[in-house]
Amino acid sequence: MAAGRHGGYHGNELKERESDFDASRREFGYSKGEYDRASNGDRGLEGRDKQRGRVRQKDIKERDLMNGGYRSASSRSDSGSSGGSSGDFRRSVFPISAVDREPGELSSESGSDDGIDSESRAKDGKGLKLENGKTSPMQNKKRKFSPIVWDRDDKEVSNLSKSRMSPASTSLPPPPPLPKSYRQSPNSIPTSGVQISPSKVTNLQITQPLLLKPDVDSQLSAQYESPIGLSSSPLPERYLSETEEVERQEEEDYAPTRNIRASRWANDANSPTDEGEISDAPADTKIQKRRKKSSLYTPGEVTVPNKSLSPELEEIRREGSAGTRTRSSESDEGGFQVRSSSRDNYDNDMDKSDCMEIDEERDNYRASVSHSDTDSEEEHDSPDTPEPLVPPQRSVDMLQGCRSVDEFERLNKIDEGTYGVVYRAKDKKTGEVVALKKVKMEKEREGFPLTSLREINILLSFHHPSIVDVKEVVVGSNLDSIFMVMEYMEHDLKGLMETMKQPFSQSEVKCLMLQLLEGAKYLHDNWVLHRDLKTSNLLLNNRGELKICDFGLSRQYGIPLKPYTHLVVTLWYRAPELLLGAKQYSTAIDMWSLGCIMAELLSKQPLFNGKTEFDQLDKIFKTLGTPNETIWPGFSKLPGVKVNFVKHQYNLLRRKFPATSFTGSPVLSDAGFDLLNKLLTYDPSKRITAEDALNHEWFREVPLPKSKDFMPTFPAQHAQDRRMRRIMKSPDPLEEQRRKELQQGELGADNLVLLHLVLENRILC
Ligand SMILES: Nc1ncnc2c1ncn2[C@@H]1O[C@H](COP(=O)(O)OP(=O)(O)OP(=O)(O)O)[C@@H](O)[C@H]1O
Repeated sequence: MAAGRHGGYHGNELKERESDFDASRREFGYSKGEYDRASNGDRGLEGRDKQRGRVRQKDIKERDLMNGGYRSASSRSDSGSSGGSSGDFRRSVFPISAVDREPGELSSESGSDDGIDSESRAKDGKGLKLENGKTSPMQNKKRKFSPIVWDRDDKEVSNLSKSRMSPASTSLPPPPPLPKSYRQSPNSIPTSGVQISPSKVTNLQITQPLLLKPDVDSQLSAQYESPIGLSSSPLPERYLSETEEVERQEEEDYAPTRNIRASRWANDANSPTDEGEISDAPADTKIQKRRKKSSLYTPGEVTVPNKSLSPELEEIRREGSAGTRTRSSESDEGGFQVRSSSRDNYDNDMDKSDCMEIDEERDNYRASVSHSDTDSEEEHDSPDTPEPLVPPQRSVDMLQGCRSVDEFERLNKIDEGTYGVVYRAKDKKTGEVVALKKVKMEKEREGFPLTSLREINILLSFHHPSIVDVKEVVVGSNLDSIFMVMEYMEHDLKGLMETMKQPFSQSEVKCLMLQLLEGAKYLHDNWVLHRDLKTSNLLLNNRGELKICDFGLSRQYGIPLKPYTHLVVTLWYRAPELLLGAKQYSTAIDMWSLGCIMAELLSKQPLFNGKTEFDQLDKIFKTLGTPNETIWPGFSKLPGVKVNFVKHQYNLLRRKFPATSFTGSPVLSDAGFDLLNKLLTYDPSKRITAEDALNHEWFREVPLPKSKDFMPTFPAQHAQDRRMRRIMKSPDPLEEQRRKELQQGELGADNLVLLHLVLENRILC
């Protein structure tokens, strides 16, 4: 255990600091100058956007250089995992275009600063002034969002705006048109292994709200050991309209991402299907050549239809079904055929045995397929969907485009989670060790689980060093089981910390937090909430790389915020607004989880380990003080604030993380504590964003963040079932309820169609 960790590297830590610092700065791109330039609130919006673009471009170059350089000396684990940081990172950073300009910013300045912030600033005299004497934009900005429903019916947008936005925000200028550069530049899309050529972009692009960064800056809140609540400020925008739509279910809770959008299955009736047009398309790959005849685009004809950029399920269903209809009437060229005899083939497949011998879901699957037949009938009801969905069995056959799980040798079971069983396996062809996550279907009477579809969709789309890489999707030989093939990671942080005798050092925590924040920023920049960030969902390999996994609860969000289920995020990491029943929430819920994770990494103990929701709130209030309307405007209107909570007047967090300690408590510098406080700020609109957290001074002070190369290595625990080691698994009495609620929004076998849209893009690109 922890052999590498305690194997003498600490002695060199001071010496390493300087080089670590350089490396970290280069790796993560936290040059102070860049930060100042990027965050200079004085600059005009356009200038700032350009500047941010330059900064990011510079980051990309620097990161590429770094990733190509210092990591090469790293020892490789037995995983054989591809890592792929260097090449991948380029795709993870998006060029900034004019779409970054946010109309919301124009009116958001009207929000008054919370008086408690002033108090906090006066008290601490830090964290707000930048070194160059300029004032951090955090001082002035409220959390704000881009209204991204640009292309939705104007009427609808304005109605929504009226009902959901504060008076200040109703006076927002209309959102800008989608810039031409964006429309025509698929390079601006952070692609994964899914390389979307311009020619592959169909008009499902309309469902893609990506790249419109939710420029959600936040302010400090006074949560130090001081009386809580000193002044008032206007109600945050996001909570004003909560009462109207909180009863809505999450049935529209589907997260379309670019791989659906880019799927040529997802065209509408207006799409060019004419072969002549198609023949203009560049056929740069074999597959493209094969499919040229049935492609549905014309190069350069990428347009922005008059539809919403919000991830609306109905649109996806319509698009998906329409696209599928079109495809089904086409020729069957290529390896991804739609066969009319699909049912026969499916039955034949069912007779084969899966070499993994882990699939016992045939009956359920049959049930889901038959169910799906009826489900598809529902599509007739949609006025916008005159034709029925493609029969689900056709979709099933499309899975034949996937490799079989037989091509992997199972090594051992790693873990079994709520939504899947994870195996360690070896690719028989390449010898690469991978993780196979088998989608759990046994409880699914409604067809392919939406949670898994979301996860597959997001993970296939996203490519970032801090997001676990899904290489492909493979199927059981009966086509009734689906596996995600992921890069194998030796540890998850929860299991790892349980085996460690001492917590991570501050410089190690900084290294981990930087990676985590990079991942969170990437997600939030792409309008995705993870909604289940916790230490067991953070994977670590023996190259010091941290990666976020488990996107089963993640979803894409848009503006205006819609009511979502509050039953997300494992209890211990759940933000107070969720615990108090808020149904409109945003990226701040992930940031709270990150605060809990940061504290846990420092102390090796969960920060708030409640047993019930009430207990969880109680634990939070005891440590941070009971919130009130003054420090958290809107607090008293949250559905859960009916109970009279005990009023804890003081924030005692500093006692848990003192600056110096003789009792073994984890020490934390003032800057570190400031960051922790900002992550654990009650008012979500003031909670720090991932971007601002990345630029926090804690990461620039000694001890500097450890370079990934110098992170400790730990013996791989792949021989054991991690589940067995999880004695302290976070309890969540509402887990079952949460799953049920999420399943209510599931679309049954229709999801198979969506899955295939996802897979098709992956396979073909
Ligand atoms: N790529 C991977 N490499 C190694 N181990 C992994 C990988 N992905 C997941 N795991 C392990 O499997 C566990 C469960 O995976 P995951 O969280 O994705 O499943 P889940 O069913 O969604 O779990 P949960 O019940 O926590 O929601 C993780 O905590 C981790 O230990």
